[in-house]
Amino acid sequence: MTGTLMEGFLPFEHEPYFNFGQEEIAAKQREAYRTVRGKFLGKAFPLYIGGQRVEGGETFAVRNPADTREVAWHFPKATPEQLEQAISAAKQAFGEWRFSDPMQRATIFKRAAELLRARRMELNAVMGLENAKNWAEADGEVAECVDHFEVFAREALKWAQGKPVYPMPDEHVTTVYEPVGVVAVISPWNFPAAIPLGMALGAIAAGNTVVWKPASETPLSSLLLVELLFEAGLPRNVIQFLTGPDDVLGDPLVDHKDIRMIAFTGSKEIGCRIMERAAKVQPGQRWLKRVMAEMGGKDPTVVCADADLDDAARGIVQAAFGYSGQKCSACSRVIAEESVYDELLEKVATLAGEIKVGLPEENAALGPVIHEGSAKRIMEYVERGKGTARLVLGGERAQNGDREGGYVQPTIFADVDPRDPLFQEEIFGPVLSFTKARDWRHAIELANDSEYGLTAAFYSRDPMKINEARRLIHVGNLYVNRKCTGALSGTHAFGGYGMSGTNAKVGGPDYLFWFLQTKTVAQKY
Ligand SMILES: NC(=O)c1ccc[n+]([C@@H]2O[C@H](COP(=O)([O-])OP(=O)(O)OC[C@H]3O[C@@H](n4cnc5c(N)ncnc54)[C@H](O)[C@@H]3O)[C@@H](O)[C@H]2O)c1
Ligand SMILES: N[C@@H](CCC=O)C(=O)O
Repeated sequence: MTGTLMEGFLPFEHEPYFNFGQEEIAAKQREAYRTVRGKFLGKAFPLYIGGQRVEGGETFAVRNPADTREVAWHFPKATPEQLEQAISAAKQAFGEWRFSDPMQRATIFKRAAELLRARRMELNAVMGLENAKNWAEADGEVAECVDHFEVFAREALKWAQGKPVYPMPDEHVTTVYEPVGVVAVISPWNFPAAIPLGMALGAIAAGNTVVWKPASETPLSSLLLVELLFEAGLPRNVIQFLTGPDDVLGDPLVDHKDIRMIAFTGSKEIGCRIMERAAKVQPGQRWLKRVMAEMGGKDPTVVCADADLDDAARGIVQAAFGYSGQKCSACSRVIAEESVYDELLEKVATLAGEIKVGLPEENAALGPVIHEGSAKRIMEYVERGKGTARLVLGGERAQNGDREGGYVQPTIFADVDPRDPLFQEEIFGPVLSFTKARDWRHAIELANDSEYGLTAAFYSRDPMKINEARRLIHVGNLYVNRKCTGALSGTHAFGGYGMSGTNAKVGGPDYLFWFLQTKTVAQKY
């Protein structure tokens, strides 16, 4: 039956982006900022546990990274008792939600997509104030959330059908997929809507229940999606939403005996910590915990001598400096063949030199990094790099009037040695390194000289070189003749190799399998 009903869905299409170049669209985005400021600024938001809004108690302030003197809103500091209540509520809700009709799940997601389409500009503005994405970056992420709803609606139905097995003459055998239990969803601040939503939808589309722990820098972008799901008809006890300090919601959440699976996206350091802790079976725990850990990147762009250099330069600049380079997919290493190295470097430096620093709320090309701590860490790499490589652009903090924020100039280093931390370590800021390769094969070798393996771009017009790149470049997402950021849900299944994580591939055809276990039933006639 589900197959027939799925055929009733309209064909899938990615959500189109807003064209902010049109004045009436830009005016609506400005208006949405005014509305969000009026409606939310200074407000205190709740937790959700067992279907109830939970207010009161100690709170923490979320600050606007574009001017950290401004407090955007407040969120509760969940207590150990509330963590216990949330896990217990999720466990209880699992008893019912696990048997919910996949068509019901799909219908809720379709309805949520509709609701979000009407509120995209509002969510863009919330994100701009929380994590300093400019209009286009925020809009790309919110459009991805709409895509996630549409994709997971279809995936819920697809996996509910089970899979055929080779037949036996005297037995009826089925292979079906069942949910696993309570899933902890732990997410980073840089994609505060699309990343936790992807993990949470994976969990609930499969029939699991969720404890959703957003990053403390960006809780409202997450909360609004949880409330949108409730409005779309999701039973309110299926997601528990908790905010607060890592010492309450980090190790204790991961270690808890009733957590069946941890879906994590964030740094290598925390991902590895979760893997290790989750491996220990706690007293009373009746399963081995499953861990999905999607972590960092040190993503290369390889440019061959025969490539379209203007196109490559545009792709590099967008991927390296979009959202101040704070994407796991950001291009942080350019590896170019000797014969085009200088020309490409000049083109990239010219384009990057035109990037203006300003307010994300006013749609500036480059805003601040997430906070002062991050800016200081980035500047440590930059200062060290001045002694080990050739500084071509930037290299200093940037100013944005009298605003207080982690503003850093777009920075380019040339002639970076492959052993340099600039080449090997994830900086997570607007810092790009250039390294010269003898030839294109050497360039591929250098691209692979990394513990990470998330995304890569390869620019060439030669089909033979492209074939070799497809075969040899060791990453989860390889982009040929285009930039290495901007995966689309349902099409570019996203997740890396090596220390970039468990390669779960969100938005891909096998993603739901992560949240399921397989049951074989063999019945004698
Ligand atoms: N591979 C991907 O898909 C992907 C996507 C986005 C970001 N990232 C990576 O995320 C990182 C940036 O995000 P971040 O700074 O928020 O990462 P982070 O690892 O510091 O934090 C991620 C989340 O983990 C929580 N956390 C902290 N300590 C914990 C503990 N002991 N146990 C459980 N959870 C804990 C944080 O509160 C936060 O919610 C970068 O490395 C980036 O590459 C990866
Ligand atoms: N999915 C995003 C990256 C998310 C990580 O930060 C992209 O494809 O650019």
